[in-house]
Amino acid sequence: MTDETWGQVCNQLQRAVGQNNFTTWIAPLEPVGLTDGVASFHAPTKFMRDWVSRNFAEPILREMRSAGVIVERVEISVMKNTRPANAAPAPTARPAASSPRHQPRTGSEETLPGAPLDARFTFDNFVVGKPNELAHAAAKRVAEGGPVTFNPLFLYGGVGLGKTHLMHAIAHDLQVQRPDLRVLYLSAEQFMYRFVQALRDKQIMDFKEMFRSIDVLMVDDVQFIAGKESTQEEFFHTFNALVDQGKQIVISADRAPGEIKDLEERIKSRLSCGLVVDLHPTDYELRLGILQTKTDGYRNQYPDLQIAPGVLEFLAHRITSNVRILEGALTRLFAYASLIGKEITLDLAQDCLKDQLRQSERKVTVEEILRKVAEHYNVRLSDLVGPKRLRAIARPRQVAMFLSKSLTTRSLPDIGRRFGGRDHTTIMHGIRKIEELRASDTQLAEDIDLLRRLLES
Ligand SMILES: Nc1ncnc2c1ncn2[C@@H]1O[C@H](COP(=O)(O)OP(=O)(O)OP(=O)(O)O)[C@@H](O)[C@H]1O
Repeated sequence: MTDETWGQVCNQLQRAVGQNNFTTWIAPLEPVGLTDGVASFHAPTKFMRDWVSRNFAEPILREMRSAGVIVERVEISVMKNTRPANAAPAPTARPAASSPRHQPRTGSEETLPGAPLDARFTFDNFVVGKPNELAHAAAKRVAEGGPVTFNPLFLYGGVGLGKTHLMHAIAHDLQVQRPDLRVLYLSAEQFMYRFVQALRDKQIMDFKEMFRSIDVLMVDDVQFIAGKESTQEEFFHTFNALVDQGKQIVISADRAPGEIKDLEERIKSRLSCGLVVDLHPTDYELRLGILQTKTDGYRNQYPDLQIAPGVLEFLAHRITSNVRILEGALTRLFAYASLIGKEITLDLAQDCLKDQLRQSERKVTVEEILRKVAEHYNVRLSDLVGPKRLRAIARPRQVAMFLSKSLTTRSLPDIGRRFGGRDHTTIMHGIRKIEELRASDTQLAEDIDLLRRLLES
């Protein structure tokens, strides 16, 4: 069968099975030959072979015959992977079917549900420190593509701490090490968008089939689907179907599953039953490590720029909010210094980063802490500073005392005054109690982390 004939058959098939089905299932097939009435094709994966044989062999046969091909049967086998092991990762997370070698011949990539991957977000570029070592180790394990040991891997943490970076790194590694796997990365928002689009186009079965054929599904920022009932429902079914098939799922969110408001209980519980890992706020050492790595990366771009000792340490010390802001500050500093052709000194850094440095000076107040704690524990602010001794109020009050000490520069007597005129020894007792409990009570530790992040963001 000539390329031209196959082209004609494809045109007919698009009409017969629909654009979506065509792009997803038929375009990735590679015609191998026609011998003794058997038309042979290669499919990129076993799943695809089975699915296409079951659902599309008939239409293919029919359209080939209509195009004048004498054919008795369609045979589909799995093609051997020809991608070299050290091939550079493809720039987008797409099903293996759409890797460059199997570019759909028609149809646009729009119909594929994956989001693009950032080539910079690799494990090599990820700096590991105490706050993220567990998340990094778990992500590495998933990236090996071996047997699924925990499902899902749930990564959570505040803004700009590297969740997306780690998910992209997993996808990059899997593309190289396990190109046979269909790996899909997308945000929860994109999941919803695809779902709504499928509903609107009456292609919900295609949507379901596509998502159920994935080997590794990664959904970023899952908190987005909170409060969106139908999307949650669909997500839940997709999640269950994949877990039942032993497929790996990786989820990220800005907080732990149990903390996501307006997320159905059954989803929370499903999300919690794998490995839940927290990316903690960065510490000084990690920030410095990230700055050093990024500075090394800039050496090629700005070979003549000098950076004076102490500048990176100053930035690591002063810009504590999140890695994205830290990176932005460094980029700005390099660009600025190269424009004016000067060495990066402490003075230059202070001058160029005035705004960022001012922002990082933002002080958290005891009043803000009281407000957030009251909101979080659903108690009245007046009770927090009032005399009630009920545990349901006393514990949040102690948490607020603890946060006031660690996030502000107020003295104990000063904090005491803001807690309804309490004595400084009461404040000290509250802080000690929380320090003690935090080591054994993971829920309390998580509450404190979350509150700290909310207050510092
Ligand atoms: N440990 C790290 N090493 C190197 N770069 C990092 C690290 N952590 C974060 N970054 C960088 O910080 C930026 C923000 O990270 P990322 O987008 O992964 O954050 P996030 O946790 O997904 O945030 P959000 O909640 O806003 O989606 C990225 O450019 C990323 O490369």
